[in-house]
Amino acid sequence: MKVILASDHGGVNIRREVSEVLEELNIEYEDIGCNCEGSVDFSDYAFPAAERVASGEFDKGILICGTGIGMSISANKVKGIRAALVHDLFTAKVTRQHNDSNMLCMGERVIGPGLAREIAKTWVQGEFEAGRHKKRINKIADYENK
Ligand SMILES: O=C(CO)[C@H](O)[C@H](O)[C@H](O)COP(=O)(O)O
Repeated sequence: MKVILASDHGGVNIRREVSEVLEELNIEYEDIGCNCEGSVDFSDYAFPAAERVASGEFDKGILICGTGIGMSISANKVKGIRAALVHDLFTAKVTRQHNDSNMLCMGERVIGPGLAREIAKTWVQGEFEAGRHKKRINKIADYENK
């Protein structure tokens, strides 16, 4: 599995925590920044990361900003992306099982590093259950392809 990881200036610390989790799990990843001292715009990181997941270059992506909302709104504009904004462990598990989410978004101003690490671990190891959920995912793809 290959994961792409990005944040704006509001998500740098949790991005570092997540990179440690990926290393502990021996998951290959690329961190595309930001390498920011000042303020950057989340969309400048969300769009390229989402496009590289949508193209198949990466299997999954993890995006962090202050709330996770800007990243998730942006990533979900890219065709083929199912980005989930997650701040609890139940959602982290179910969004992989039911939604086959291919990007995880979190907010560093919302949750602490310990929970963020657990969410990343749960989400990245989660499996899609397919079955009844598959036709729901297909309806999203059909809508995108209209
Ligand atoms: O998009 C966001 C809000 O939904 C992110 O949290 C950004 O990180 C945030 O807007 C950045 O805010 P700042 O005041 O410019 O640091």
